[in-house]
Amino acid sequence: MTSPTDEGPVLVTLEGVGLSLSGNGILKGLDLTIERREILTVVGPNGAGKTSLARLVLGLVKPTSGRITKRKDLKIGYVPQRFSIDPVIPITVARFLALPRPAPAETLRACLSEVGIERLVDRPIQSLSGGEFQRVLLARALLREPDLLVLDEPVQQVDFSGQVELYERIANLRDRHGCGILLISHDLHLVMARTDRVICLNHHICCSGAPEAVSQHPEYLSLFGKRAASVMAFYSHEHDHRHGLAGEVLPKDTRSHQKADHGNSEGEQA
Ligand SMILES: Nc1ncnc2c1ncn2[C@@H]1O[C@H](COP(=O)(O)OP(=O)(O)OP(=O)(O)O)[C@@H](O)[C@H]1O
Repeated sequence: MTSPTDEGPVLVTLEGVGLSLSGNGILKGLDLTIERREILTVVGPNGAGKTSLARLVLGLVKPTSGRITKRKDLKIGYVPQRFSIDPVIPITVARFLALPRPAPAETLRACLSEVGIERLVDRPIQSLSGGEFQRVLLARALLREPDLLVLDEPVQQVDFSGQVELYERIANLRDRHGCGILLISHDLHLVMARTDRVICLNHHICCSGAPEAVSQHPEYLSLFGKRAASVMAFYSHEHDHRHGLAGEVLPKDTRSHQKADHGNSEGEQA
């Protein structure tokens, strides 16, 4: 498995990573790489270990077995699944984004504008809709100028058209900043059309590969049902290019028709 170097595309490598919490096995034998300029989506049912995987990558928990290697000085921006704000203490968007340390005004404006919420800068956080607050969290993650963005179920509380827009925004961020994106989701259809690579997780990697291939994989179908495959077919779109190792745009090839890799399921139950 490729390890991160300062020049190469690999940002994070997991080798044989396992995680137990309070004596319960949560994740087992994970081998994967996260690269810059790619959107890697982790899908899986509730309780599959998706957030635990994000927390491992962030370094918030240590693996019980195996090894995680990160590129030197890797900066990670994180949008958590839940974020509670004290409803009693009023705080504006600008003030919220200045915690724990203020960013230069120019950077703050650029990040707000990038996620389309410049107009909300002086609004109290508590007055924002769920979708607006998600964007504030995304701006907050961007303030760090991250090499890797970790987004844990970023479309919760966002309506259908807002979801389409958010995934488009995420793809644009990848294109503009060249960062890698680790996207956690248990909802499939919109994500599948916007991602480069999918990992289907249920405590171990059931299957992985290009979205079209994963959506036809027997383990994916047994987890999500045949309906998911037909939804995928409806939303999938043709890319007119692909990215090379340095992130450059290359002519389209046949990668999207690759067969999905089989995960290291070692015969354990999904
Ligand atoms: N600190 C902990 N101690 C013990 N078990 C835990 C702990 N944190 C999480 N778990 C368990 O680990 C399993 C995986 O949780 P995780 O939040 O990673 O799943 P998930 O795939 O993100 O789920 P969801 O889609 O519901 O958000 C769950 O069964 C959860 O109860």
